Amino acid sequence: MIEKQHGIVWFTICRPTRRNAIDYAVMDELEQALQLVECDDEAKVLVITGEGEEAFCAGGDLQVFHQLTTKEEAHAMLWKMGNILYRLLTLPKPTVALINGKAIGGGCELATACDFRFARAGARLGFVQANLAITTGWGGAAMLFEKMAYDKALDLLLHAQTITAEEAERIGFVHRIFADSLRERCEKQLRCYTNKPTAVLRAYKEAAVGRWKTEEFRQRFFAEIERCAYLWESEEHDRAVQSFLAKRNK
Ligand SMILES: CC[C@H](C(=O)O)C(=O)SCCNC(=O)CCNC(=O)[C@H](O)C(C)(C)COP(=O)(O)OP(=O)(O)OC[C@H]1O[C@@H](n2cnc3c(N)ncnc32)[C@H](O)[C@@H]1OP(=O)(O)O
Repeated sequence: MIEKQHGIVWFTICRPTRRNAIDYAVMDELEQALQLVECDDEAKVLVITGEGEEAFCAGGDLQVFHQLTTKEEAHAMLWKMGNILYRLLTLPKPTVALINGKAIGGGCELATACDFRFARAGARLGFVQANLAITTGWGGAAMLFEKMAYDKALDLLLHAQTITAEEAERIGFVHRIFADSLRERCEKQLRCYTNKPTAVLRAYKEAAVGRWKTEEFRQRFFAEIERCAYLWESEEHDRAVQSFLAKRNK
């Protein structure tokens, strides 16, 4: 769902029964939100969040994407979402992930693509892809190594366990923690940005993202997608996803 209010464009993933997992419809709607923010001068900041209090985003929809069995099929999906997250990473307006609940797998990649991460107290976050015998597949690792200390980023990816928002704040992944009233607190926090001319916000973001528009970074970002597509075909990945779905009789 896309809303615009007081200079903020709110993009909400509205799939709470699937813990706001991302399917192709969510990808398409997110692209629409990015287009709106890029083109609308009244749009000063983009906030991405999830519906409900359980989850921000559970990553890729395993029930949908488990149908993708070959490297080529996986690559097409990973490439689509990878391009969307690259566009989010380099958006010429400030962006915020308002982590209203669990952020898992690709949900953490989505949050990493944003400039700032504000989280509900106690929310759990985890780059769990290694437990599925794959790596991040939407550019999440490339972005994490750009935005965090090398050792902290590598540990998050290799460990593949969830941590609390408070732990994530300590290592510099989360910037603010809100106990409750997340949207109100987020909007209040952003007033110091939304009260600035759009042209200034755009100019500073263009200065900030120049480093990620180089061919060198783009090669690193999209090589990750190739590696994930290769691993996707492994039997270990198939077994790990089957195991998750079986527990839910899917
Ligand atoms: C595509 C690649 C991408 C990438 O890395 O590039 C990825 O993100 S790979 C996918 C990584 N995501 C996961 O492995 C998360 C799997 N889900 C979980 O671990 C849990 O569901 C969790 C922690 C998100 C929430 O746990 P909780 O106990 O609160 O809820 P349930 O597990 O009971 O789930 C409730 C309901 O939601 C469905 N669900 C949850 N996650 C997904 C998902 N990723 N895809 C599809 N559906 C999901 C789950 O099946 C339950 O449905 P129900 O019909 O009620 O059984």
